[in-house]
Amino acid sequence: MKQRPAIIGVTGGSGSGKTSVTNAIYEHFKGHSILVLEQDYYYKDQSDLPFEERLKTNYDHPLAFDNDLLIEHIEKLLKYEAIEKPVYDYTIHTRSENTIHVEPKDVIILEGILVLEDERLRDLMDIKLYVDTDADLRIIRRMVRDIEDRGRTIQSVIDQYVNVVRPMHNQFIEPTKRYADVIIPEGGQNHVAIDLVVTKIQTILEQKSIL
Ligand SMILES: Nc1ncnc2c1ncn2[C@@H]1O[C@H](COP(=O)(O)OP(=O)(O)O)[C@@H](O)[C@H]1O
Ligand SMILES: O=c1ccn([C@@H]2O[C@H](COP(=O)(O)O)[C@@H](O)[C@H]2O)c(=O)[nH]1
Repeated sequence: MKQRPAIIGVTGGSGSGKTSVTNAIYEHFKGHSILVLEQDYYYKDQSDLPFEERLKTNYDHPLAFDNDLLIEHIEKLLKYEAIEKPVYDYTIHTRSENTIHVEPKDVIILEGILVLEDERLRDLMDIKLYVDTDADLRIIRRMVRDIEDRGRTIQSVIDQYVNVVRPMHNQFIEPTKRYADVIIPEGGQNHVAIDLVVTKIQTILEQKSIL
């Protein structure tokens, strides 16, 4: 009998390559029933705050996320019910008014900086991955990405990294490595690690009579 969907957790610091690893796994199973849930889309709604106030929010702290809503949505997907996924706009630091209708699938990839920090989320996962990339590469990647895609200046990326991202990474993200089943150095270009993970996911899906 087909069991509940499988949940793959993918975490790591900002700029570590979580999205690249997620995309590589997604590409492998593309013909199958698979979806991606980004924890970033579940940042708390801040539309009631003025833009200047939103700039002061600590986006690397566990309390920045609406994990209650995220868990509510995962529980629906586990029952094969559809959800309305929120959409987050990094340029204005809040949710947009739109949502994305997401149909349930057999495999859910849950990706985000703090998905292993919440025990409730960990307990839902069939496999937990930590993408481990050195801090110098992460800041370089983040610098390029935040300027090109998220409307930031060099100085704002540096200030946010030094004052918030780095200390929060050390306090909250790095310690979750201990919960990972697999640690992937360097992220999406690590084809050996991706192949091993894909093989393991296939086994889990066969055990669940999904594949
Ligand atoms: N192995 C790599 N080599 C070079 N650039 C990379 C590599 N992996 C990711 N990137 C780039 O770094 C940036 C951050 O990667 P991403 O996968 O989005 O990380 P995360 O989701 O962990 O923040 C992206 O612009 C991506 O294209
Ligand atoms: O409004 C926001 C929301 C988030 N951030 C930063 O984003 C990263 C997480 O995204 P990754 O794709 O994992 O890099 C987090 O470190 C926050 O600092 C933001 O700047 N503004």
